[in-house]
Amino acid sequence: MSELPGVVVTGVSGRMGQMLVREVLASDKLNLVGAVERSGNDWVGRDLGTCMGGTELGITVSDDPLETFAKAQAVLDFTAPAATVQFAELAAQARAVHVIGTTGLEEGDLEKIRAAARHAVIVRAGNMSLGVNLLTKLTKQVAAALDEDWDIEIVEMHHNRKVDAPSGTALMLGEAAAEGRGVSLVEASERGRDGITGARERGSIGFAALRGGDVVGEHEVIFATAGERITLKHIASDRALFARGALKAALWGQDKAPGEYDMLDVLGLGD
Ligand SMILES: NC(=O)C1=CN([C@@H]2O[C@H](COP(=O)(O)OP(=O)(O)OC[C@H]3O[C@@H](n4cnc5c(N)ncnc54)[C@H](O)[C@@H]3O)[C@@H](O)[C@H]2O)C=CC1
Ligand SMILES: O=C(O)C1=N[C@H](C(=O)O)C[C@H](O)C1
Repeated sequence: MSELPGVVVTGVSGRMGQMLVREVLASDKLNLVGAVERSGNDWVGRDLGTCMGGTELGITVSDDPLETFAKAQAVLDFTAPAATVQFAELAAQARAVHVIGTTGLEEGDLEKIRAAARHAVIVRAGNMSLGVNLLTKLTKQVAAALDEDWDIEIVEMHHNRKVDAPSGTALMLGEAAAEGRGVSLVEASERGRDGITGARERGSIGFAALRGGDVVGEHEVIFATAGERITLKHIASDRALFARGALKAALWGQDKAPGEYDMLDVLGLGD
């Protein structure tokens, strides 16, 4: 039996699910022990390796998260809000580190995740890449240095299958800008303009979401004033970087006290 922490991947047939499986299989620090998909998905009941077009792995895709999490020290979860809320409670029961990449979570979902984090380690981030997490720090710094004569706009572009907007990353960048400026994002946020909108509201933080093709993820924070403009930009061209961040979080969380953490904690970039 392996001494390495055992990992379960949820949503294994998804874009991120498959990427996570590949990265865990390639890792010499983590051991894949289970795979979960939603009931009714074609992969349930079949061998994971065969489903992914390779050789048998001896892991049957399950639609029973409770039973599957019982053998795990970490759960890697990039699925959908309703699933993630349920998994938070089950991973906490199993005392497994729950790494949450799922975006589109609403305040009610976040409250339930915070409750689960009283009993187990949860690492949650709308983006697991080093580059984006560094960009949040830069965004906060620039926003703190500039006054409201500088308009802040956040533009993101993703593939045409993405279901939530603005992206989790755009919201992280918005939070960073709002913190830097010392305002509340909920109050300052301006989402989507259409028709006769009137002039831009001073001090607002605007969001625009573009969708098309197979774009992995692009984010731009624009600071614009009369006569000049500063742009901070991140381009992700490979989903593997998100998966590698998630594996790092799963390992980092193994010896931590229960609580909710983010990738700034994992990467040692926190304040
Ligand atoms: N934090 C980060 O770094 C990143 C976050 N994401 C987020 O991850 C999520 C998934 O993205 P994709 O993989 O592109 O989507 P996807 O649609 O390709 O995959 C989602 C998978 O979750 C499964 N699923 C849904 N409900 C389930 C349930 N109750 N039980 C088990 N499985 C369930 C679906 O069947 C599907 O296979 C999105 O919220 C996305 O925004 C994506 C990339 C990076
Ligand atoms: O859905 C995606 O694909 C991505 N989602 C995350 C987000 O909402 O920001 C992270 C990344 O941009 C890819």
